[in-house]
Amino acid sequence: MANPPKEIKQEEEEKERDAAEEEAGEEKNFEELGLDLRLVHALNKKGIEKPTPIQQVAIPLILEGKDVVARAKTGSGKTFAYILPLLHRLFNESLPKSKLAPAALILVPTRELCQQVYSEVMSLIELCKGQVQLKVVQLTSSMPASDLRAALAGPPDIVISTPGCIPKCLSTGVLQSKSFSDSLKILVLDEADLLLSYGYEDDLKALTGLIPRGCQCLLMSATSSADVEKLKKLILHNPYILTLPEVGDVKDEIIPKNVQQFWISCSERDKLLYILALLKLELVQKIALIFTNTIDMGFRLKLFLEKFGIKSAILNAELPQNSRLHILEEFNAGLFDYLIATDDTQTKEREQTDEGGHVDSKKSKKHARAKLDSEFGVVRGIDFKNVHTVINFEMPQNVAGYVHRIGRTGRAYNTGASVSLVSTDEMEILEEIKSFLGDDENKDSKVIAPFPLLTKNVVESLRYRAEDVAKSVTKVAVRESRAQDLRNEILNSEKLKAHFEVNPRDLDLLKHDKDLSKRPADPHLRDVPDYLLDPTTKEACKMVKLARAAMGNKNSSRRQGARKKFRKSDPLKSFSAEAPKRAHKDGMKREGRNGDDSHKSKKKKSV
Ligand SMILES: Nc1ncnc2c1ncn2[C@@H]1O[C@H](COP(=O)(O)OP(=O)(O)OP(=O)(O)O)[C@@H](O)[C@H]1O
Repeated sequence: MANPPKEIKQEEEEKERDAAEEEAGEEKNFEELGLDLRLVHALNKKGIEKPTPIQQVAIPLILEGKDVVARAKTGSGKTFAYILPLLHRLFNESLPKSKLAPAALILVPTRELCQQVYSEVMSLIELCKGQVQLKVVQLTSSMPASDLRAALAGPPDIVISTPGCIPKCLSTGVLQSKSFSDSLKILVLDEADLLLSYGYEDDLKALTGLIPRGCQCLLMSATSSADVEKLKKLILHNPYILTLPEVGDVKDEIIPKNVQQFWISCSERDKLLYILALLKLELVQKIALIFTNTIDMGFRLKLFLEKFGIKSAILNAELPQNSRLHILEEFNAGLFDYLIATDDTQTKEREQTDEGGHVDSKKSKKHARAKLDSEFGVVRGIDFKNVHTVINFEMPQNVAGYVHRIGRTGRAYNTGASVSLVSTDEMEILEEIKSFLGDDENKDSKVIAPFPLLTKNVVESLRYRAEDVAKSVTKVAVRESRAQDLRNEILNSEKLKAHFEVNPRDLDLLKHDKDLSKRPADPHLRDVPDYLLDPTTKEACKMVKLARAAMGNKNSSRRQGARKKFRKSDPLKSFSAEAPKRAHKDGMKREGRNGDDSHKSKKKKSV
């Protein structure tokens, strides 16, 4: 909608609420917040009993039909804060159904988020055990018109989509602008701080004309930014602004308190050496998500680590969508310990520049976009399960990137840690992040502290091996592995699509952390001789192991179960074109998430 008139703006300011104030009041459970009992029971079955602070404040307001802007830190439960009241409304109100528009439209910046939100909505509906019938579909821009038409037939009650897909549906007539005014009752912009940076401004502007006056608009965001303000003005009417203090003034709490942040100063060249020390000596807790800024660097790191017997999987915008979703499922199920992710839209551009020399013509931009999926987003908003450590192998390009990366750990009420490897060139961004988070030279306790568990001696003792191996991971090797991986994943992707169409709940998964190098890891590199470790490091290893054992015994057995199950059958090996019976058409719903990995802690440390 257009900018609100002045008096509404004033009213808007009066309505600005601090969720902390609400939080200070009486804490209610979901039932007391006024939620439909079917949803309360569904949540209980998921083991969720107490609303998070943002849910405490947002749910009652959304149930009242108010427009809401909710800003709360990463992992604070913003998704349920809008899904629950949205479902409550759809369960209880008889909403007029138009043939060519849904009752609720949820817009998210990436395909990965589409899938995630779809899964959350479906799992709640399924847990209501046939007491409600709602059709939910997810759409992405790459779907052919025939699939879009099939998905939107009915029409669905809830559409979850990236904004780019809506104009396509309108232009092909599978959605109709006129019908929006009769049907659309709720519009959600999730991860609103990212929607504009993913280039959806025009799509969103086109949508504003379709939003009926009575439509409830909700905007969820982890950070506050000029983009969020822009969207707020564009879409919302007279909203309530809910801001958790962490996103407001108290900057050192933007990252959840339960995440310890560390950094290590090292040269660009020594980064491989340092990460080897961290992972091989198990000085950081598994499961770890490792970020690089370019896809090539991701492969270089994977190839380097695998020479030392450390397995990892790769996730980036180049991979086909089915593979990406599948890798995320596997990682969340605890099937491997390390995921190397290349994130950021800016990165894509930079990588294109690196590869193509320069990106100045429209043509080259177009070409590059076709290669990398512009709707890919791994960092932003994805609810990684049980990621204990986030490692910035390369620093993100800006503060928001850092906040979103680190936000992949310490989700809900879990603990987590982050370690950033910072080269001289990256000191500037580290300083920016530190100052944004309120770190002060004069303060004793730092928000981002130097990593305490790695001694110079130990690093030096690994240097010879690391440098030797690093030399063997040549540009050609990286390029070949990247191409090979892409070829494999394209093949896998088709098979996965077929497999999950008929086995939507299957967790017998294809393995994504296989070695890429043709030569197996050298046995002598698998073991770290004891004499290389100094007493401080030995003590640190012991501490980390103890902490892991204390954290994760119950999770580890579930995870072992998942791994065992996987070993039994890989769908691509046992794949059959014959479908036993068809299941969900409109999405892949799978189960099984989980945990930590203490079962490996007894294993001999090997390099
Ligand atoms: N009331 C609750 N109690 C316990 N866990 C919860 C509760 N609400 C949500 N969660 C869990 O917390 C995790 C994080 O929630 P969610 O993904 O909604 O966070 P978010 O605020 O959207 O984060 P981001 O900004 O990174 O997207 C999820 O695994 C979710 O299932």
